[in-house]
Amino acid sequence: MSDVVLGVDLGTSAVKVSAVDRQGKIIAQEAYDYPLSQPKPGYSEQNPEEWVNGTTVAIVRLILNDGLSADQIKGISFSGQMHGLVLLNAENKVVRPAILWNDTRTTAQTKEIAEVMGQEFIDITRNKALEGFTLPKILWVKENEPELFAQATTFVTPKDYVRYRMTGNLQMEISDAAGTVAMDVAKRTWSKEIQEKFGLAADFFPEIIEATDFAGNVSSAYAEFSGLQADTQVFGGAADNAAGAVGSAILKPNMVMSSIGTSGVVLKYEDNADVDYAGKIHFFNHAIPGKFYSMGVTLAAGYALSWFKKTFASDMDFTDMVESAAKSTVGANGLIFTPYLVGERTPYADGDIRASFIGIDGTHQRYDFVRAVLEGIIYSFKDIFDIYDAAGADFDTVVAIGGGAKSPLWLQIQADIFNKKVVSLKNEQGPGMGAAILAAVGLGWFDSVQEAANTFTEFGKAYLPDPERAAKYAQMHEIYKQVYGQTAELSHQLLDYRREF
Ligand SMILES: Nc1ncnc2c1ncn2[C@@H]1O[C@H](COP(=O)(O)OP(=O)(O)O)[C@@H](O)[C@H]1O
Ligand SMILES: O=C(CO)[C@@H](O)[C@H](O)COP(=O)(O)O
Repeated sequence: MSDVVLGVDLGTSAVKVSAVDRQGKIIAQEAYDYPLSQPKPGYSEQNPEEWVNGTTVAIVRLILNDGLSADQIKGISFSGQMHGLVLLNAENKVVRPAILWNDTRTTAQTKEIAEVMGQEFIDITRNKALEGFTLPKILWVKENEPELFAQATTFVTPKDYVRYRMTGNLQMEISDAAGTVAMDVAKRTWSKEIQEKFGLAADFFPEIIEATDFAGNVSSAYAEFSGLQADTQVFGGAADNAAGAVGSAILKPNMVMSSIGTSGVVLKYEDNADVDYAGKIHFFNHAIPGKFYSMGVTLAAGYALSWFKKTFASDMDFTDMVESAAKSTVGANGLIFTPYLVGERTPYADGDIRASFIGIDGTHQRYDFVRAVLEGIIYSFKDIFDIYDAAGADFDTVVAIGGGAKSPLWLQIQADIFNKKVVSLKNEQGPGMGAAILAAVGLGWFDSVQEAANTFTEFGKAYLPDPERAAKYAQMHEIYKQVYGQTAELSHQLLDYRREF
């Protein structure tokens, strides 16, 4: 029986665990869905216990249903939804539900951070303090739930919590630590300035480890719970976008990743920390030791399509619904959708903006709306491309990953709107494969993340832009770009109205 590593992809909608052999072949995969709790406008929470249970169920299924034997599993690593705040007490017990990356309750705290530190904050963290990041969430709990905050002695991000439950060792891996915006990114340490300015004790921040670092063996308690062997080695893992970039072999500055998961991401590999996007897009430490990446984020990408399906097409199969968009036209017969269902991050850092359909006509059919949703999500990615273009970044290939990359029609829409070649992966599980690569490197199967990524990653079909469609989309994108400015004030008033009740 061949040796395998497990790549645990802890997403927002589900955890997916892939067993991958030394050649990079996926032997088996199991997934487990969990719910999202949105108790108030702008709130988004999950119970960390769901992540631990879901991961364990998927591992148990790999062993019981897929015939994997525990002694085959040599190493485990992770890809995790970023920025979520898991507060822990002195016994490392969870103090309150995790506050997730797409929770935007923290507008006041982001303003406070900007007022207290101004440009110094961007110089240190290389990012603006946006609602989704972890530091504003810590300050929100400190200010709004002081009795809970008093119990908290430390914190971690989602996949670091699951890894802690597997090994009993508490650490934070560097690409996720960067996403807290409490790190000095260039120096690769927690920022003392931030700790002092916001009254947070140095020992509140856990030890930082690299993505390929050994984090511990599976503990005997977790071995009993999961069926794994207690000597199985566990490695740091990475933020899902860093892991996705590794799993899709985005290893050179001429390539970008486009990911449609619950969120949407356009990510670029950066060789060093010299490049300066002035906080317009995120800039974090990579899973590749010593390297960096930049990215822009659409908060609701796959989420917007899933919301549309649940609300207006619950009678249809998901793939059939997506394919029905082929009955519409380029530009959805003149219908535009902006995907700001839970606020937006890039290019508009606005937690209170909400989505719109613009141009609804009596002749529009449901398939026009589906097409408008598919296109609107990609127009929002194009906004991120425009920031890269303005900064002079040069790239020619886009690698598409995530659940959204399952659809050939949507991949072609990406190629036409970006006006660039879009390449899919043989298996769209970029982050899960990235996690497996990090375990394989940690185990010493490969000398570097780059070598493992080149071995494990297999590109699939390439989608080329059609000049005529690209020109029409360029015209539609010009209209799309005006929607934010012309609807922001209305959106804000409507959200205020909702908050009254
Ligand atoms: N057949 C499909 N075609 C296009 N998009 C799909 C399809 N199935 C799922 N999706 C999209 O993929 C998203 C989930 O992607 P995934 O990468 O699994 O997300 P996450 O890692 O955030 O849990 C869903 O929100 C959905 O919109
Ligand atoms: O907040 C971000 C990136 O900054 C998100 O990309 C999360 O990391 C969640 O990812 P998915 O669940 O969509 O993969």
